[in-house]
Amino acid sequence: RPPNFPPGPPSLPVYGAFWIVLAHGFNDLATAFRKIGEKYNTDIIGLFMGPVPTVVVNDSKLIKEVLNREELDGRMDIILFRLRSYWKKLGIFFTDGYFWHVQRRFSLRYLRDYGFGRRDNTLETVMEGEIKEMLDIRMGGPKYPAEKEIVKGDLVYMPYYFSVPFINGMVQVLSRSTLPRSDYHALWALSRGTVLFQRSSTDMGGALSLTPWLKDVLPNYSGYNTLVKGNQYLLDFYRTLVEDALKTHDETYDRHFLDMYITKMKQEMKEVERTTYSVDQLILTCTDYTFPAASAVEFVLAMLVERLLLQPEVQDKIHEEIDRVVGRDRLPTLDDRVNMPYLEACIREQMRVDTVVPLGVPHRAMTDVKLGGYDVPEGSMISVNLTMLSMDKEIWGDPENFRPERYIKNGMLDVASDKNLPFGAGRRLCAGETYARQSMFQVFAAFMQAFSVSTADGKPLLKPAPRIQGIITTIPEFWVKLTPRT
Ligand code: HEM
Repeated sequence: RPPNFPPGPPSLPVYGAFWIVLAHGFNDLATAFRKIGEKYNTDIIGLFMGPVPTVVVNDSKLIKEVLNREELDGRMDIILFRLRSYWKKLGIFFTDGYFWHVQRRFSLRYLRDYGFGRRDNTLETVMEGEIKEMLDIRMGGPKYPAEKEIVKGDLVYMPYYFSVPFINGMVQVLSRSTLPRSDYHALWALSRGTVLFQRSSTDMGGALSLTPWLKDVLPNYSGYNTLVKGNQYLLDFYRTLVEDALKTHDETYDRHFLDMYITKMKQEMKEVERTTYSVDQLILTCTDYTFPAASAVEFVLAMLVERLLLQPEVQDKIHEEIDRVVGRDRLPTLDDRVNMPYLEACIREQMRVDTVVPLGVPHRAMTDVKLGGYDVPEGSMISVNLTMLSMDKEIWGDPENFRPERYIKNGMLDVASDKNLPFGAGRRLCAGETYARQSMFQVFAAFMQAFSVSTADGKPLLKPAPRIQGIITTIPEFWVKLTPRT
């Protein structure tokens, strides 16, 4: 161990402490690291994942420090990230340094022009159209074959029932077009693929990243084939869109974000010796922005639906608020957000009780750093255990309870009382936070205005389903009964 490295479990040959970590919580690394922290009586754990020095931070204050320190803004270069991007370091999520800085800044700057990360009438209207289709799939029944897998009589399939508005919203932001209802099957396939990827991987890359040769020896058993398959839907989808945009590109007129990127790329290729812009990077940028829109947000809502089955009084309060603020004659809009603190608080509370990204996305120390009094060498992987923040007794008092009222003061949403950081913080802050918060509100408010939810078998739900931990927290898919509200 390097001198003054944080305390933690010893290393075994090849895998370092990897198997020891799994022994503390198989398939739930955040819990495993909580237990390890308790065992070694430390808020900051040092261990080796294979040969890589790794630090896991279990303390709320230190978590904020890690997220806000620029020297810790790097990303790891592991097989899990490369296998999704043509074996190169591409995209936004898993790149760092100058490349990441330029590409993140360009994408956020120009996606804004198409409504991303702000209020935008066009995007809200498109979302509203998608939400109406979503409601109609239940109200009117299936129109196309793929819809039969999403709705059966009065039952709908979670989380995929929610997927299309989120994904089509992102397709709109990127390409100023959406897939029509007759093509929704492609979006569901894309969402299922993304969920497959999310569930088959852990933040730290798992055994596959520590011993990459497993992909050649045990491609199925190591999970390699599943990961490649899960990612392929998104890559293929965007390669087709981007190639289409390239064929019809006209430098004098930008139709959408893809055109803006292509114009910039062509200009840089002429003028700059080593450009960060490329066709593959554009495909990975689109993939990175769609990946969480096709998985994280719909699972937050699906778990919230499960919560309504567990605590029916929450559903009653949501209905009361919607009826009072919006009524039944129009769909809720983002203007209603400020007047619907309870529904907003439910979404916040859901992201807290089931920490969406339990270990964040791992960072990398780009220089030697001092952290919590310990020395962390350059190249170390650093993970923040966000469950320690979202379940911190000192912050929440009763973290185990789902209690949206904790964010409401004098009938208003008190944002300052939400100390949770589901989207991270600092320069690596989730690039889709605003889109996620706005779209989850729009979709869920319209859903709750239209329906009452109850269990598929009519019996009360007594306990939550076991969670599946990958990069994000998910629950097993489930059917739920939707009764139109009269
Ligand atoms: C409930 C929903 C979501 C949660 C909880 C969430 C959370 C996070 C977290 C924790 C990170 C890593 C921060 C870090 O590295 O420290 C992240 C990164 C990111 N998120 Fe989200 N996210 C959500 C939805 C979305 C959506 C809908 C989009 C896109 C539309 C998105 C786009 C991104 C991107 C591009 C990054 C990479 C940022 C970077 O590395 O510079 N996220 N998100």
